[in-house]
Parts: sequence; C-alpha cells; structure tokens
Amino acid sequence: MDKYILALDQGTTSSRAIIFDVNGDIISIAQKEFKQIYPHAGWVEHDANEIWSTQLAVATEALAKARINAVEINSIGITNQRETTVLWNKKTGRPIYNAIVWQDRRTSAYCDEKKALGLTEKIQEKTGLIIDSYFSATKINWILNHVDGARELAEKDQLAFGTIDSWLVWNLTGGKEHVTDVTNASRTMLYNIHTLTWDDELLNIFDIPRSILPEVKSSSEIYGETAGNILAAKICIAGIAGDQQAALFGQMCTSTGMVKNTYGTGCFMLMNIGSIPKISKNNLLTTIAWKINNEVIYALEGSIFIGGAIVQWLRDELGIIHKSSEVEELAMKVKDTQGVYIVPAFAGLGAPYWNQYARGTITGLTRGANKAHIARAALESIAFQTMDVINAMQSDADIAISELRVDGGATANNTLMQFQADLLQKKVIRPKVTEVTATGAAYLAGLATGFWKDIEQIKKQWQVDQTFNADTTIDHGQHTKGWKRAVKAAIANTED
Ligand SMILES: Nc1ncnc2c1ncn2[C@@H]1O[C@H](COP(=O)(O)OP(=O)(O)O)[C@@H](O)[C@H]1O
Ligand SMILES: O=P(O)(O)OC[C@H](O)CO
Repeated sequence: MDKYILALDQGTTSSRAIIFDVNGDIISIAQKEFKQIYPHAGWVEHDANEIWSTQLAVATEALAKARINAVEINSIGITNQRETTVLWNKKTGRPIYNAIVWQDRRTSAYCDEKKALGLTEKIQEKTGLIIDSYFSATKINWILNHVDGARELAEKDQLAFGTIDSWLVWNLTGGKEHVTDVTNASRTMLYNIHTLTWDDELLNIFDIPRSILPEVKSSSEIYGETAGNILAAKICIAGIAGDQQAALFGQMCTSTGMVKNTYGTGCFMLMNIGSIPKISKNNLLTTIAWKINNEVIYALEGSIFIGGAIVQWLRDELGIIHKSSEVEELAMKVKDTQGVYIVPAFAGLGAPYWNQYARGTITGLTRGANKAHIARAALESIAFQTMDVINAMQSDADIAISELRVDGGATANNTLMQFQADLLQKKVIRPKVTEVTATGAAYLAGLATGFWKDIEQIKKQWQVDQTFNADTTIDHGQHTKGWKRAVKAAIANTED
C-alpha cells in the first residue's frame, strides 16, 4: 500500500527529506548540514559525494523516524538548489571536480568577456537569463578548461554534466538515468526556453559539448526507479523541480499573476506569468515554472543572493546574536535604524542590479549606532531588496501585485514580515505549512502517479497561518531614499 510521498529537498546548506501523506501533512523530517568549501575569495564549492551521502542518509532517517517501510512510499519528488554544477565520470560515477555552487563568482571576468561581445540580448532572448556567473554554463566551461582530462573524457562520451537533481537521480537509479527537468535546464543558460531544447549556438558560445548534457523531461512524470540497494525498495522518482519553482507550486501560485517570495539563505521572488515567456525589461529573469502534462508555465524571477544569510552573518561573524531567532528581539530594542543601512552584497548583487562586483556595505553610522540598529538594518535589508524586486516585477507584468505569499526560514520573524507589509503596502501571507518547497516536489511526484487526482484537489491543502496587513499610515518614502543611496554606495565600491 503506498500511502506516502518522499520529498528530497537538496538545499545550499543542508539536505532534507520530508515524508507527506495524502492530506499534504508532514509525517517526518530529517535534515543534515554539509560542508561549505571556500577555496578562494568569491569561490563556493560542495563535495558532490557528500551531497549524495547526506541526501541518502536523511531519506533513510525520515523513513525510520516515521516507522515507515520503503514499500509504503508511492514515489519520490526531488527539489534542489539550482544552477550548482556537477561533472562526473559516467564509468566510475565519480565527480571530476567539486560541485561549483550557484553563489560562486569565479567566472565573473569570463561573463564580462561575453557581455563585451554584445551577447547580452541574444542570451536573454533565448534563455530568459542575464549573463552572470550565477548560472551553470560558465561553471561547466570552467571545469572543462581547468580539470585535467575533462575534455578528453567528454570526447569519449564518458562525461556527464548535471545540476543537483540530475546528480541525485543518477545515484538513486544506480547510474541508469541521466536526466533533468525543464525548470533546472532553464537555469543553465544553455536551454532555449521557447523551443524547449538545448541550444547549439549557446553550446558553441560557451564551448560545451552536447554529449555531456542530460535529457530534459517535464517536472511531473516517472523518470526511473531507485536501484534495489538504495532504499530497500524500488520506488519511482516522479517529480523534479528547482527549489524556487517547487516553492511556487507548493504555494499553489497556479494562476497567472500570483507571486511568492522565499526567505531562505537568499530570497527568490517568482510570479506565475502563464504560458507565454515574457522577457523582462527590468532586469528580472524569465524562467520555466513547471511543465506538467505538456503544458509549460513560465515565471518572472527576482533572485536576491543574500537574504536570511545576513542573519547568519550577524550570528557567526559579528557574534551579536547566538541564534538566528534572537535577531528579532535585538532589532525590536530600537524603534528605527537611526539612518543605518546595510547592503548585504556579499556575493555581488542579483536582481534588479546584477552587479557581480558590488560588496557588502554599511552606511549612515553615527557614534550612537549600536548592535540593535545593526540588527534592525540587517532585517530591513531583506525587505528593501524584496521591494526593489517587486517594483521591477510590477512594472514588467504591468499589474499591481496585491499580496505576497511567503515561506522560508526567515518568515518565522514577525517583525520582518510586518515591516515587509508596511514597506510594500501589500498583504504578506504566511501559510501553515512553510515547507512549501518540499511540498511542491511532493505534489509534482504525486500528480504523476495519480496519488493526487489534479491540482484542484491539492489546492485545498494550502492554508493561511497569518496575514500581515500593511499599516497604511506609515510612509517609508524617506527611508527608501536612504536605502537607494546605500545601494549606490555598495556599487560605487567596485568602481575605479
Ligand atoms: N527568526 C529569524 N529571523 C530572520 N532570519 C532567520 C530567522 N530564523 C532563521 N533565519 C534565516 O533563515 C535562513 C534559513 O532558512 P531556510 O529556509 O532553511 O534556508 P535555505 O533553504 O536557503 O537553507 C537562514 O539564513 C537563517 O539565518
Ligand atoms: O538552497 P536555497 O534554498 O538557498 O536556494 C538556492 C537557489 O535555488 C539558487 O538559485
């Protein structure tokens, strides 16, 4: 009897496994952090073997915690940190280099060369993306050019590239399947989001052989089954989506114009724009939201590289809090930031600025500024970055967004959520189940196998926890001007 769905949520800092029942309720969760590797300033790597071993360990642990036998699992849904790039030897199954993480900036200069060649428009037109080291293409190129023997392996058809979903499917199926889904493919800068094919011209531009690429499938279908020795039962893998797209689906933003923002390490705002891939005029990305039953839905996306991570920075580098949750109490000790602004451009700035070289900046310090002002400014920086993205999104979509569905670790912070609502003058809505990324992956798998009948059935499972209504008497106009000046300063830091 298959009563449950197992969602594998492979994130930037941890691997998680969550088991859901047919009501969309969580039965058990297991989570393991893994090593972040920083070989040089601006470089970020993961050990792909550790990604796999932690993911397998948490899947096993989640089953054990719930006292569920693997045969009771209907199917597996996979969701993953996107863009992160793994190249592995198909014969041995071993990665030829660490995974290069989405945050890694080592290919910034190479991206500048491509921009200087005037390729920006062409690439945006085909892929919906802005040339940036964030995406997989330049990371693949770097590995091919820097790892001895990589190109020879590719010539012998022994090399595979994958985003993390591909890497997990490869391992789960015992090396049988080399696949990805459209949402992950759309983050590589090699995939044409109109024709839904790998694009030869882009492969040529980034000097990447076609032979290493995975086969691209929809987000909800049976891709293969787990090898017998993996989870003690053969379970079909039936859903794949990048984590932000999975969250859009888990938030049930299934109608055009609906928007969600995930406040995790970074913040990622996505708007469902329906079946026509509109290209942004305001430096947002156009990306594939999902493909189900041959219907492709697109999204506009604003990617903010540092969101909740600024709170980790307060904790780990400044030491002014001991736990992330303490930031709220500290920030509430003061009624405003006294003119202090933090622009957390630790990894450059993403949308809508796209400056690879901007760096973190604090402005407006006075003799009276203390750690509470810094904590408050850190939280506000998350909301201000979100404001910049939502303004760009409204302008692109030509609609006024009335509400924002939110999820992710930092949404536990009521002070931040209320400030966000006041700043945007919009409703901010937090659902009961905030694990919407894993929920989205579970839904995609369960829809493919008939565990759930259709989207209408699962829509009923989404429930509100709290709505933060905007205080309409607050005017943050002056405050916003201060933020804009601080962003200018963060960007000016990079100019000669
Ligand atoms: N109370 C809080 N206020 C603000 N940020 C928080 C709070 N609790 C956790 N966070 C932040 O949320 C992030 C973790 O959220 P999560 O959704 O698990 O992220 P990810 O999936 O990117 O690893 C961390 O960056 C952490 O600093
Ligand atoms: O792992 P997360 O949740 O921080 O998400 C990372 C994004 O997928 C990067 O594009």
